[in-house]
Amino acid sequence: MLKRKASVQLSPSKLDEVVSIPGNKRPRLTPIITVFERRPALNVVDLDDSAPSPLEYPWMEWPWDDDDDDVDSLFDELPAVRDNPAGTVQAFGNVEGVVNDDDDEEEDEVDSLFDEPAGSQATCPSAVPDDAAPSSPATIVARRTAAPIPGLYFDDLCPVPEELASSVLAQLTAQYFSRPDGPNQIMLFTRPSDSLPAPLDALLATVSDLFRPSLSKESHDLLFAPRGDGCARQAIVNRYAPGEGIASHVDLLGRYGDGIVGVSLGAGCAMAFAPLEEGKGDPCEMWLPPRSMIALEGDARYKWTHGIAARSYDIVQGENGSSERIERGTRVSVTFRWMLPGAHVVGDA
Ligand SMILES: O=C(O)CCC(=O)C(=O)O
Ligand SMILES: [Fe+2]
Repeated sequence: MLKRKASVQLSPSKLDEVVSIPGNKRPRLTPIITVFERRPALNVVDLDDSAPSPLEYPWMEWPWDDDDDDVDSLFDELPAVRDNPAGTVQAFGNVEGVVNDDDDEEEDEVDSLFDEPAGSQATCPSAVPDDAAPSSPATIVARRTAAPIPGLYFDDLCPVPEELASSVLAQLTAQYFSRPDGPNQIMLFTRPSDSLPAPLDALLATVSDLFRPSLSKESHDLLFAPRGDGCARQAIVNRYAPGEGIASHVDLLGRYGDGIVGVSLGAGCAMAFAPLEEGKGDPCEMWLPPRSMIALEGDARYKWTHGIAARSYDIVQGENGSSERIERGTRVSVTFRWMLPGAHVVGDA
């Protein structure tokens, strides 16, 4: 049974059910599905010293039982963050979380990925303020072709076939986003030998085929070939209502490997890219049309941030040097990543 929990400290608002966590006891293994409210500051890292600033990780201090020294979560990356009193959280508003809270579950069994210590205060950011008015006017004209970033691949010429795209979108929407006040981010974790849920596997297989002609074998293997090194697949499904975005970030370094693939379902949007190091490239926005695919490896994955401005429209390159305004619709993105070897295991094996 789901019920509202008053507060969650320093966590993403941990919403909705957590399905099929194999074992609530050590060793904590891979949770299959977790459901979140997307935070505005997600996974941004400073590559210079490989240490995230607490400002950029307001939610990294996952609310473990403080006595539990060996705690690890799929959301931890660098222990340094824990030592840092991530007081940054006060910068954000309150979001109430809903967690799986079966009546027969002991509240004090703080041994799963998803328990909070008692008495924690809820402060966690939401992707967009509740009064989500269209914000951040578009000042950049989004390009329609791949930005010149090493390791960024973009293909809108051979989009995912309409039928597959709408079928996957319909299934994801029905399964994860049916409640208007529900979560907007779903994380799916697998074990190395497992596959993702069928619709996502089908989508990934198609995207792999579509990308094949335009990628070197090396890149294609990095992005798509099953890995013999015990790496597990992970997928994030993000739903963006018009006006919503995701803060610019680099996907977690300590949890995910190289080779990230994204697909836009439903509406398109402009994705913003910026080099982590000033002067190492020009920030830009790139229009990701419905059913288009994008892939990031190397520099694009590690040395550039990506994000989506929270606004209700994008300005996009048109014909002959003109530009056009495209209103945002509801977009669902699917992002496929590799977990680093062993990163799917949480806690002591
Ligand atoms: O929605 C997208 O396309 C990007 C999502 C993303 O960057 C992430 O979840 O890490
Ligand atoms: Fe990302």
